[in-house]
Amino acid sequence: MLSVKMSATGFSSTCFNRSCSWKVEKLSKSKKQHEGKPFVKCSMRSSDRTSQSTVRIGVLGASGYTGAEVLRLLANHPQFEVTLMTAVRKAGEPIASVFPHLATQNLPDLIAIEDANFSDVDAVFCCLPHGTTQEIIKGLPMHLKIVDLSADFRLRDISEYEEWYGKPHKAPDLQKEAVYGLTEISREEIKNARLVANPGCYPTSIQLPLVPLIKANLIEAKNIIIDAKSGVSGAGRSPKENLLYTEVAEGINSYGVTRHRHVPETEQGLSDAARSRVTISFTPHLIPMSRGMQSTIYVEMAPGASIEDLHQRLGQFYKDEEFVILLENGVIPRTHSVRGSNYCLINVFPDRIPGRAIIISVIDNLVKGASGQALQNLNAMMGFPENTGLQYQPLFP
Ligand SMILES: NC(=O)C1=CN([C@@H]2O[C@H](COP(=O)(O)OP(=O)(O)OC[C@H]3O[C@@H](n4cnc5c(N)ncnc54)[C@H](OP(=O)(O)O)[C@@H]3O)[C@@H](O)[C@H]2O)C=CC1
Ligand SMILES: CC(=O)N[C@@H](CCC(=O)OP(=O)(O)O)C(=O)O
Repeated sequence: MLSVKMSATGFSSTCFNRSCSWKVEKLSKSKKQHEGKPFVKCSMRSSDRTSQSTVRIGVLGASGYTGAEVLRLLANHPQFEVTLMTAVRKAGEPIASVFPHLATQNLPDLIAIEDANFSDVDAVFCCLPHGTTQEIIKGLPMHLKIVDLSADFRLRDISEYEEWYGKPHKAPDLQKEAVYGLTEISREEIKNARLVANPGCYPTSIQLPLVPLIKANLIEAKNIIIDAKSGVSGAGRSPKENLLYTEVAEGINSYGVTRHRHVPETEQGLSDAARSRVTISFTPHLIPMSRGMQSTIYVEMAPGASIEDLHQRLGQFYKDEEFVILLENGVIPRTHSVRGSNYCLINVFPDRIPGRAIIISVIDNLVKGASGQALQNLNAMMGFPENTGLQYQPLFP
């Protein structure tokens, strides 16, 4: 791995990871393949090789959960090298004292953002709390490519942002250039973007199955009900009373009932797909697991549409996508099957009420729901194969 990273041009004939590929061919998606076997096989094409030099990466908020995931994924990236990492409470500390699991990586110490020199950086991941990114990136040099993992640039309509986040938007000019980064849906815009607003974890798990169905008019744009569950890492690493072990273990906690801020973000994406206003009922739940997310989505099928139509449409839409996998009829997506990976698994089931369907979608909130999708986006923005550094197979059990 190290020899690959050190040579900016000499890695192209090296398969540095057992499952690495420049061109990924999907295997047929039988039930068996989703029970612990790889989803992909390696077949590198010489035309996909690149000889671009090392890209210097800054991770702002590197002492948080999504920052740590970016660092873990980048350990497998042959051309992105982390040269800057910032923190607040943990500023001044080496990564080994904050995240011992990253101790073997050759990383710089965490520093305060005020001490950062951005002229030596090519691209940044902003893994910062909501509201702080707007202020911070206003002052950054224009040459930087930015992927923002917070919600600061996700809502196109500034007044909607202010309504749901309860504070004035601090960078309305930058909002105009931000591209919403749901990779499989907006790939072409993302490739040309300087600033990408990485989607929230719940909106990712909901939009990936619903956008293709809405675009094909296979489901009604009304009466969409979403019951979603998240692991506790979704709430970040900063200590909070409601995240204590005693509050989370052995129970389930609904929150944000009727007013979670992922409602406007999800409705924005679904309305774009429908070219008309779509509304949703959405209730998230915190459940006692460290990572993982499931959205169970109840929809009304369009007149004349069948479950087979929905299944076929999703299969067709995602047939060339590496990270979005439609399971075979009847197979239930499980969070266990995506843990630690960038996959989103989807399936569609007939409701016992005629005309209705139940869709289940699972992701790892920290990977496809945050840092994995962020890396997929930066790869696209920098012209690298989207799967570079993302070829982690799910950790099961
Ligand atoms: N966790 C998840 O599953 C997902 C999170 N997101 C979003 O990604 C962003 C990061 O989330 P996450 O990693 O979970 O959060 P964490 O709370 O785990 O980490 C936050 C990071 O930001 C730093 N920080 C805190 N306050 C400030 C500030 N005022 N200025 C600059 N840096 C600051 C912290 O430093 P220090 O630790 O030193 O105080 C830490 O490095 C958030 O906007 C979150 O909503 C998006 C999708 C999923
Ligand atoms: C469990 C938990 O608290 N989850 C977070 C969502 C985290 C996320 O994906 O999204 P943002 O980037 O929009 O914060 C929440 O519900 O606010």
